[in-house]
Amino acid sequence: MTAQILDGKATAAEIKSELAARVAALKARGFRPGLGTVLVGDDVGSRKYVAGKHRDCAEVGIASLQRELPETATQEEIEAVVRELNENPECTGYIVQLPLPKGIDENRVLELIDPAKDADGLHPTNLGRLVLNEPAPLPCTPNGVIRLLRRYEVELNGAHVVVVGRGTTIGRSLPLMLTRRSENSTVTQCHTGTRDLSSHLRQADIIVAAAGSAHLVRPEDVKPGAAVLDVGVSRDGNGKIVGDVHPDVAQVAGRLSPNPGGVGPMTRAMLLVNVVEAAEQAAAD
Ligand SMILES: Nc1nc2c(c(=O)[nH]1)N[C@@H](CN(C=O)c1ccc(C(=O)N[C@@H](CCC(=O)O)C(=O)O)cc1)CN2
Repeated sequence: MTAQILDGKATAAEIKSELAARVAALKARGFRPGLGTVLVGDDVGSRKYVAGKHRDCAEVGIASLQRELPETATQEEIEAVVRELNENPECTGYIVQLPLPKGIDENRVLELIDPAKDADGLHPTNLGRLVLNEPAPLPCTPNGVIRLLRRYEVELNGAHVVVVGRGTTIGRSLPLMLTRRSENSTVTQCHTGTRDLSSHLRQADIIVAAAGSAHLVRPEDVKPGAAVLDVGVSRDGNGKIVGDVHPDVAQVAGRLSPNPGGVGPMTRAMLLVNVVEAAEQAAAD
């Protein structure tokens, strides 16, 4: 068996072309969505992701506001930029690219973001709304995972999903989203501290590997025919992405979301969805 590829790049392109029409309609009514990004430091991956986000904005007609600070920026300097974007009327939504450099209190920065401008859905108020099942911008990577599975008609209702990872951007919120009535999945949350991870993985209809641990999921861990989504990022000595899923898993899985080319482009597309939805909401108010 060779797994069917869940193509995040192609799916993101479909979503972006639909968003471009919605942005044009907003602009015709005098509403101009603008995405801000705050990038601190020199992390090569972060720089690439932020550049991709602004390319996407240009593609769909959203204005870009880029703020960059050096690796040596202080907590106060970062917070000043966040306050500026909170006040800036041209910025209708923004993100602070994570991770922030060592020594910076990331949660304090996230808490300072105006929840109404939180394009990432990572402000505690919006995460709380997710817990309470109230409308809120959804965290982009988990939303990208679900949209990709839906695009390829992978059954979520009643499926047993094993999520590997417990980070802020995916592991914490994906189980919350998958167990909503609309998805109705049963979730086991694992992480790098899970004892006998393999025994959990082998029971999964769907595996979402987001631990950032190279080739953690091996072919013998996967039930034949299962859907496997590789979300974790490690880098080899040449800076090339190494995912959490061993390449031979493609011989066992029924569907495979590769890395790169899977959930990454979907993460970016879901960010634009949040920006457009917030602008449409503002236009309706
Ligand atoms: N504020 C946030 N920070 C981070 C988030 C997030 O959702 N919000 N998620 C990740 C990084 N991320 C988004 O910012 C992200 C990851 C990957 C991609 C992507 O398009 N990847 C490409 C490969 C790019 C490459 O070659 O390096 C792919 O998978 O094909 C976009 C965004 C952590 N931080």
